[in-house]
Amino acid sequence: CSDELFIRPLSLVLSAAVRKGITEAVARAFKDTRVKAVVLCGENGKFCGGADIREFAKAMSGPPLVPMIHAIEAGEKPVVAAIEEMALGGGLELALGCHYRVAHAKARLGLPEVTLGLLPAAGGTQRLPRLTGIPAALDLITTGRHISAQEALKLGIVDRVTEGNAVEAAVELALSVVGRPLAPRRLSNHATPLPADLDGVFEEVLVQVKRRARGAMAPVACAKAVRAAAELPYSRGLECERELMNTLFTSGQARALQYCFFAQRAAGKWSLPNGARWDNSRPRAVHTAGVIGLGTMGRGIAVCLVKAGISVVAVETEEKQLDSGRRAVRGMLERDAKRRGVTAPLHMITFTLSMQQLRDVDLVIEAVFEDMALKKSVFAELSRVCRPNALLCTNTSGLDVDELASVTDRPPLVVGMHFFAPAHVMKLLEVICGPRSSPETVATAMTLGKRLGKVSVAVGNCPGFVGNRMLKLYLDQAHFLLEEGASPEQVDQALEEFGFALGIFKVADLSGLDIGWRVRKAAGLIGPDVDPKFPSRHRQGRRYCPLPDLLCEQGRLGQKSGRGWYLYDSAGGKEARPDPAISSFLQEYRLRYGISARRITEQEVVERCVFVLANEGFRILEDGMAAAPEDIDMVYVFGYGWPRHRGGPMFHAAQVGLATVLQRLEFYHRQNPDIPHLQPSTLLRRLVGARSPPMQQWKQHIRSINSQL
Ligand SMILES: CC(C)(COP(=O)(O)OP(=O)(O)OC[C@H]1O[C@@H](n2cnc3c(N)ncnc32)[C@H](O)[C@@H]1OP(=O)(O)O)[C@@H](O)C(=O)NCCC(=O)NCCSC(=O)C[C@@H](O)CCCCCCCCCCCCC(=O)O
Ligand SMILES: NC(=O)c1ccc[n+]([C@@H]2O[C@H](COP(=O)([O-])OP(=O)(O)OC[C@H]3O[C@@H](n4cnc5c(N)ncnc54)[C@H](O)[C@@H]3O)[C@@H](O)[C@H]2O)c1
Repeated sequence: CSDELFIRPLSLVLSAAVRKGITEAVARAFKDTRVKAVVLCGENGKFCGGADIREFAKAMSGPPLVPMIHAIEAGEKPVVAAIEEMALGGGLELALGCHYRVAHAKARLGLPEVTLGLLPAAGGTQRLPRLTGIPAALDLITTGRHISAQEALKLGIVDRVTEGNAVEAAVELALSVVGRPLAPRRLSNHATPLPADLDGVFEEVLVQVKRRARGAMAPVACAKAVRAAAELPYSRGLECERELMNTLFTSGQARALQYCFFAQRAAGKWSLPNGARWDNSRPRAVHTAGVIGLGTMGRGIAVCLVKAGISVVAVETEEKQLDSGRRAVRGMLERDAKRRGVTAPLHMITFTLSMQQLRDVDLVIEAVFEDMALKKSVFAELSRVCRPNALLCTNTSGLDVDELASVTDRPPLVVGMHFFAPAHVMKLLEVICGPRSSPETVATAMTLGKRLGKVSVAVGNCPGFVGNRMLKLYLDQAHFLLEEGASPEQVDQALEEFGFALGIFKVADLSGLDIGWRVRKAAGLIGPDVDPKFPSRHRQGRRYCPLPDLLCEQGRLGQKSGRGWYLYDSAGGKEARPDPAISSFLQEYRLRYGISARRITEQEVVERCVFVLANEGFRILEDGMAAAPEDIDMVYVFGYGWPRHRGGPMFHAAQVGLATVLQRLEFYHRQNPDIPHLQPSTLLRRLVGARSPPMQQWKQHIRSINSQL
């Protein structure tokens, strides 16, 4: 029309074609004397998800973003961004280059570049602080968190929020500001408002970011760039932003984090050997669910379900457990509601001692003790009680899902839904596809996981599935290192330096050492034929470390008993302190078994623990228990505290170089021939023989792919 011009980017992201389109159309609009103002909006009701991440791996083409945004800001006609659904990353930077911003009430805004190992390098680190001040800009840029339109309005990031049509509201605003001076609207002209204690603010942020993402470069670079906005004129701040971005852009961390972005999405695209896939299998609607067992896991699972709007019937065996479960679940829901300023949906959950109340639910998640006989009796009872088409799911950590299915009247409707503790917090859900689980059942479990805010990964049915199967070997290495001369704190420190949120011994204390103890008993590794005074260091034909069993026998069960690998102030204490008693205990142990302690380097700790994970990952791929290395990596990133900026154990192995991994495993295996898991897997050898092809081609090197999903 004669007064305004609509410029519609072509897609969700600022690809080369979109940048070209915007650059040319803006130039035309600025030239055209009939046009008085410009509104920028997105296609299909989505403003913009930022730069096209896929382009980062290629040679840059098309007009660059920074000059494009400068041209908009410098223009002599008002440009208004109409933000529908999202303005993220380069999308928000584009909006910040506009003179005004209108957002729909449901829109989300943010600068998530830090989560991709980058910083907002299209002027975002320089314009945002000039608009919001330093503390708010630091918060948004170093965390990458998305904010609501309402919060953006409070922070001054948008000028108007509308419940109606954002494009119409933007047109209205654009027409109303024609002729007004634009200089005050150009953020690059603004002086950055400074807090009284600038140094203190930055020191505090650096402490926070280093604690949050140990060893990650991007949050520190983000803070430095914002500091430049505080101390330098805009143009020099922009140079600093560019220099910092150059360092990040080609870093291994950025590659790892961008890999995680796509791997997370790829994990949702599951397929089964029978041809059923994520895009051809329809999930069932789930309105009501049962949870059996309100212990550590059942409580968190019930909370997730209720928070996702699903009515829950929670079943326990005895009044005492029911009561304690009820209090815990209500407490969690109330705290969450308080945080979000809403009413706790307590009416959505019923607590009962009777399985009969499960007769009308759409799906049940069982979370009773890890005991096959008990679980089988529960599943047999569920078959009798539940509607014939209700799905029966188990939260087992590693038991045979198909054996459980076999006691039911509906094996195709049985599937594993393996949550991680605490279940209402941890993002991972392993969906265990039994050989008889139907496509509809798998689709329902995967979709339900997504609805609960989880990253659902489909895996095969083998002992420990993917995550715990690998964890067992990782833990074994850590125990062997203690025998050979390391201390728990030395191992933990090396793993934390590598980037793990917590070292393995701290994790073991947190989870409770008795969990593994029970599993080892059930596996026949501990029993009456084991000498309690001088337990053997070889069992079932391989090296075995009895140290954790000896600890459990002393009542050292971890945080819950106030003592484990570390010492705590009291039972339930959280602060782990090195315990001199553990040091003497390890010395006595080595003396008794004639082991001479040797000096163990940080490199050895990390290589043995981390390469053994990848080695088992290769075996899992060969066994068909995971569809792709990306799936294994997502299990470790979202379920086991693996540092995201290292991509996952499989990605890390590829980054280090498969030939190096092979050579180091061979070296450690030569030193420890009684640890079969240090022996390089066939697939790893074959890949090295094929000159280490990229990860996408690994599957082609498996002799016969026999998917167990
Ligand atoms: C946008 C979302 C919120 C949508 O979520 P939703 O759940 O609806 O959908 P999906 O997540 O499933 O996504 C659908 C589909 O789209 C793909 N996708 C989404 N976003 C992107 C994207 N930004 N790029 C590419 N592809 C994207 C997604 O993969 C799905 O497809 P698939 O096939 O996988 O199923 C949500 O998707 C989301 O959160 N997206 C990411 C948002 C984000 O992080 N944005 C920031 C991007 S980075 C950025 O914007 C950088 C800017 O600051 C610009 C910087 C300037 C660059 C200058 C570079 C100069 C460097 C030079 C250095 C040279 C050094 C040297 O050579 O020496
Ligand atoms: N704790 C973890 O970190 C973790 C993580 C993932 C998976 N899991 C798995 O989740 C399951 C539960 O583990 P948990 O740690 O929550 O155990 P838990 O011991 O904390 O709780 C189990 C609960 O089940 C109840 N229960 C036992 N028999 C029952 C029955 N017949 N009917 C109703 N309730 C019954 C018990 O009273 C108890 O409250 C196990 O299979 C475990 O392997 C545990």
